[in-house]
Amino acid sequence: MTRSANLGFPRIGAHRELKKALESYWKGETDAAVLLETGRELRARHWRQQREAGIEIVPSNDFSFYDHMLDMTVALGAVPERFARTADPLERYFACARGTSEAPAMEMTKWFDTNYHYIVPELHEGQRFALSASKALDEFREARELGIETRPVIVGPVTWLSLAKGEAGFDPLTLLDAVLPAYADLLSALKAEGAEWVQVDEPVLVLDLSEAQKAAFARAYAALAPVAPNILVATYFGALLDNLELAASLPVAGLHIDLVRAPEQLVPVLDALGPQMVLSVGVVDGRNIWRTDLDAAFALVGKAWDRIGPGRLEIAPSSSLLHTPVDLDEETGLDAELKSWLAFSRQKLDEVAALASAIKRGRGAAKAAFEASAAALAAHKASPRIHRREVEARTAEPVELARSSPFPERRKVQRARLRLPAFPTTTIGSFPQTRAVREKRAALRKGIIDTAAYERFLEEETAAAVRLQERLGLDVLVHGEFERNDMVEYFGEQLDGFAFTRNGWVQSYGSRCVKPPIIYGDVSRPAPMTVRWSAYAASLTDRPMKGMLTGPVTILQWSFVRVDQPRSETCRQIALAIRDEVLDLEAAGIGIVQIDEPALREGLPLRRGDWEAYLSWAVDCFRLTASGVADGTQIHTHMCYAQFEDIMQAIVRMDADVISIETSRSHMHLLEAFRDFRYPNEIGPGIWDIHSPRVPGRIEMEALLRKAAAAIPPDQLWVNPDCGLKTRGWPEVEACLANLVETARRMREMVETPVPAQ
Ligand SMILES: Nc1nc2c(c(=O)[nH]1)N[C@@H](CNc1ccc(C(=O)N[C@@H](CCC(=O)N[C@@H](CCC(=O)N[C@@H](CCC(=O)O)C(=O)O)C(=O)O)C(=O)O)cc1)CN2
Ligand code: MET
Ligand SMILES: [Zn+2]
Repeated sequence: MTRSANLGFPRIGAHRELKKALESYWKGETDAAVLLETGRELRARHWRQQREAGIEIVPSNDFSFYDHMLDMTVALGAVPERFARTADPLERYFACARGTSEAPAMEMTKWFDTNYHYIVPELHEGQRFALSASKALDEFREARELGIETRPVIVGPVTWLSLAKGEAGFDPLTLLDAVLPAYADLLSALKAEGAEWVQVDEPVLVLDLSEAQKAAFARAYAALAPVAPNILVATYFGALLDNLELAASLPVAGLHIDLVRAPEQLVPVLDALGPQMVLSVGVVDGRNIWRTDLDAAFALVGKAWDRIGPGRLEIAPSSSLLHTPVDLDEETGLDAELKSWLAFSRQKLDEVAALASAIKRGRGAAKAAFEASAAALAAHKASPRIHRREVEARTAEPVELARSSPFPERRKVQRARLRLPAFPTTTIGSFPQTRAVREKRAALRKGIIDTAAYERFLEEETAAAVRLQERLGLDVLVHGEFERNDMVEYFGEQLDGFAFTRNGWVQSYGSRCVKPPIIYGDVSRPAPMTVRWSAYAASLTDRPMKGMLTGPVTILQWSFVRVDQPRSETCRQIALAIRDEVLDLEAAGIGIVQIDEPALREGLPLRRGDWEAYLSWAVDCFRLTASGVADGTQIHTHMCYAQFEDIMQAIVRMDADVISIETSRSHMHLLEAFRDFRYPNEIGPGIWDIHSPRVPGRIEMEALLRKAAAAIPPDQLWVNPDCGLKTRGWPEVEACLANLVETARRMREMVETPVPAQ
């Protein structure tokens, strides 16, 4: 019989219980027992909630204390050697994720096109594997003790290897045969424990695959299927396309497909599916927060039912619900109309259950749910809050995307105006968001202090940051971003067409969460957003003060976006709002404006064939924000976590006067792309990895900067950290910035670059 299923539930808890438990454990305020108990409570609560919602196939092992890729790495016995000295398994696990004083953390990177970060497996030639953790088994048993039979979830071998990194020239995929026995041990242990099914996630099946990857799929599943419980291979975030035949021919019992991102793949999948295979149709969006159009979803499910019958069908969200907030019922601040358009994780489970009962017992069985969905959808479509004629008219008008003069000319004007030394020093924007800052904001929210008191506090913080930067001798200062809860949410709160939630938290990495704003309508800027703080900070110093904005692509990428118009259209609306802000900053005397685009790379479509179209509008939107200023106004941008090699052309086309990038963890490796491309404008390669509390010494920073100066003409170089400092503490910041400024000073002496006099 057709069954309702879930692929994964958010782990952090409706009130970020996991975040709080982790952070107090890390601080040493609570012991491991408290943390483990919090994990147990969250799992139990989430299993029960899924069961109560009517989900028949409930996942286990989707919980994680940090990241599910790291869990898999631990299970396979592939923890890097440098952590072996940490004896306690829980401590060792967190050492991998966060580093220790002796062993730097494992790398972290974006999970497909989401804002979730996974811990990258580090593999080497001759790597050995052995099943080394019982987590999947323990959680399966734990659920069974609560009376809930679950379907354990693991990351599949081809995805796990494909997302791993090896030393230069080493392809982790060559370890397939070596890793399969450990996978086989894990799967047969689950089978022996009585698991009937297991969900094996292979999202790389929606990417462009090499021949080696394709061969690995056939080989892996031929080896694993005989020893495993029934395997459901789960794909999500896109269409199988040319990998469809491969996926459908695997010797496994079931396949999950994403019909939200790729509804058009249903018919081809049905055509290709083996005669015994179960099909799990992902029809409720695991990546966005809009309420499901149950009629449309039902039509898709019905099509599958007609073709394969009831016995082989499962109804599920498109992907794990990890990427959506937990519970809409917690949102007491949203107006009723807007709320009626939305569904968070718990509401999505209800939708899946409604679809399953409708297909099994007829639509009458879920009449209320279908009627409510149709009514909300109709109201949403007709709502006057979505379309604003003046915004749409302005968005349609052509705007010049190029700056008035080419870079070499702008550079002359800017150098004459700014009079910066060689190797100018700056930071990326934020200074520590201490507990005191967050508590003040919480106090304002709760009405304990008023706006005037809050702003006085922010002025003091800003002034102290300006004084510190002057004392340390930085050349281009920032105001510190103390007024911002988050670099995207802060803008979302001030722009029209955006809604924001009280509790709509989504895990970004480890204990760090974000509250993505919701773009529901045409976007415009009712008033300046940042000028007050930049102008205040500028008034305190004679040095150049850099204005600080988040770029349109990043605001788009880190928000929940409307689906009734192309992303490019929404992005252009945001770009026009940011353009106005840039011009207001310029008019207020701010001579340098940084427009951050850390998510530009992450927004790349998963298939290469779609890259060009995306990069074209994304870069245009960035240019639109910057093209209105005079030659003498210097535009910076900033990117982190990016593989720049792929997108150099686009970065050149952005034509920012200065770009700062994250390079220290890769030991300037990323800079090679800029060298090979003869990147024409100025660059600040990060010389301080801000992701850990470690204080790099001057020798280390100097080595990085020299390496940069060997790759890039020194008069194009800036000196800065990898990214903003909001997650760091003041003592490290002060020590590191002192080293950074000293490093730049010594470089100036050493290189004696003639600074053009213009
Ligand atoms: N949106 C987004 N995505 C991003 C990044 C980013 O900066 N923003 N950076 C990259 C890395 N990702 C990151 C994601 C989150 C955080 C982060 O620091 N998040 C904070 C929350 C930030 C926030 O919204 N803070 C609010 C609310 C803070 C809060 O929890 N307040 C307490 C009360 C205050 C207290 O006692 O601490 C509460 O509500 O209970 C504020 O400052 O106002 C956290 O999880 O701790 C850092 C990096 C990639 N993706
Ligand atoms: C994730 S990129 C962060 C850029 C931002 N200006 C900051 O310093 O925090
Ligand atoms: Zn950054």
